[in-house]
Amino acid sequence: MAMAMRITPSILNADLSNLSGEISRIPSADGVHLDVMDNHFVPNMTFGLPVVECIRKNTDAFLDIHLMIAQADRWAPAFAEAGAESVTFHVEAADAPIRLAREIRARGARASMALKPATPIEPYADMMPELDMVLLMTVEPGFGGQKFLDLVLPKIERTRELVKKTGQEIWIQVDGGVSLETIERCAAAGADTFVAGSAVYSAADPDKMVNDLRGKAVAACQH
Ligand SMILES: O=C(CO)[C@@H](O)[C@H](O)COP(=O)(O)O
Repeated sequence: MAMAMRITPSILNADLSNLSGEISRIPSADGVHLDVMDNHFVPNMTFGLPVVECIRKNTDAFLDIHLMIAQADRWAPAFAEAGAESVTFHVEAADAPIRLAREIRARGARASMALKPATPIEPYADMMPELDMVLLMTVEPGFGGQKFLDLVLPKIERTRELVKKTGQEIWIQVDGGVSLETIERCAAAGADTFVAGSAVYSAADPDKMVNDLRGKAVAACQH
């Protein structure tokens, strides 16, 4: 059976003064990726829990929260309580990643762990059964519009192998520089969930771009 390929656009480079409007431009998307940044974990600042709570009230879309914040253990459970379907914390910012993943799941959300480009996956192999998704950054976190880092491709392949060993359906998400030019490489390496920010929101028709990206990923998927 063909594996599902999910496109979850990031609104980082969209019009942040019109979030509901921007989300309504991508009805074909599998979710909306919300980048929460604190100017500590990354050198940029976006929005926090109150904004996500407002978005939750205004849309039924699958909310895919990506926390790029220093105190992940302190904040991640609250985003699950706010009604997000998926909450991703950075392993580099978590004091107790296993406990945190369990706290997120206990609040009804999917638990996900993110890794920066230089962070290896192997030390976290035993954590896989605690997770619903692994997010592999394909740019340095902090800003949209950066160039895709091909050096992450072997890590995507190794993560796919680790996921296979668990026998569980754990999504592998890639984030950063995902476009019509790069998505096939990610899908061929083992990714099944794709964050695309500028590629979607700089397109003349963002929803068509979502479908075009998904089509390329489906065609390239070999796993
Ligand atoms: O988390 C991040 C950046 O830190 C991403 O979600 C970007 O917002 C994706 O934007 P593009 O690279 O697709 O423009």
